[in-house]
Amino acid sequence: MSNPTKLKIGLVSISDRASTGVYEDKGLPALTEWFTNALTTPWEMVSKLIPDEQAEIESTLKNLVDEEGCHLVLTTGGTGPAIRDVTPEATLAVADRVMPGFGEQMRQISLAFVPTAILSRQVGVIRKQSLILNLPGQPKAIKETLEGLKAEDGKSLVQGIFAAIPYCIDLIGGPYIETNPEVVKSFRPKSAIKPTFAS
Ligand SMILES: Nc1ncnc2c1ncn2[C@@H]1O[C@H](COP(=O)(O)OP(=O)(O)OP(=O)(O)O)[C@@H](O)[C@H]1O
Ligand SMILES: Nc1nc2c(c(=O)[nH]1)N[C@H]1C(S)=C(S)[C@@H](COP(=O)(O)O)O[C@H]1N2
Repeated sequence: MSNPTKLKIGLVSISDRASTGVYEDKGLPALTEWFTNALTTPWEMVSKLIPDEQAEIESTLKNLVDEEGCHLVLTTGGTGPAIRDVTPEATLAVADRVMPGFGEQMRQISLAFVPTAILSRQVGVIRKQSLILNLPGQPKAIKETLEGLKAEDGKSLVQGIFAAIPYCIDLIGGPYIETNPEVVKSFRPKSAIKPTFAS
């Protein structure tokens, strides 16, 4: 089911103020740093910094999936209840299928960090052969959500969502993704682990 194409990830920072230079964007650097540390599979990225405008978010997501061929797209920002927060609406508007478990688990994970976790309306969807996930705008939320929470000895206390992403990408026909287990341990059923990669 998986294919040998190089993994391509779309990173989208959605912020009125960062996109107009009021403050420096910390979303794209935080996402890039996290993936650089977490992935052992070769990958490339396409990144975009855009304002909280629903039409622009939708066209950016469509471009990343339909033209750029990204296998995975992560957005950061615009998931809350404020009037300008429209990332979930834009993501649902371009979705072929909704993956409710991602939104549910991300909020659950975030509760281990902040009581305001429930204010994020973040969603996960599939468009064509790509998984699109919303992360909150606080730059620290990127690592928290993807990686989860570890004890001082490195033991996982709360499993981050990234554990489930490689297998999801397998199932929608994308490349086989491997991770650095010290950052995040991916999970696949035994039957889905490629023999050359199995330990
Ligand atoms: N791209 C970013 N770079 C740095 N900090 C950010 C970024 N996006 C959000 N933040 C921080 O996280 C907070 C919550 O993010 P949220 O997406 O709700 O932004 P906001 O308050 O709607 O404002 P804006 O869209 O102008 O960033 C922001 O107030 C800001 O402190
Ligand atoms: N992991 C994590 N989740 C989080 C947060 C955070 O700091 N860490 N911030 C919360 C807050 S304060 C808000 S308002 C919502 C929505 O944030 P957004 O509008 O920046 O996307 O995400 C929530 N989820």
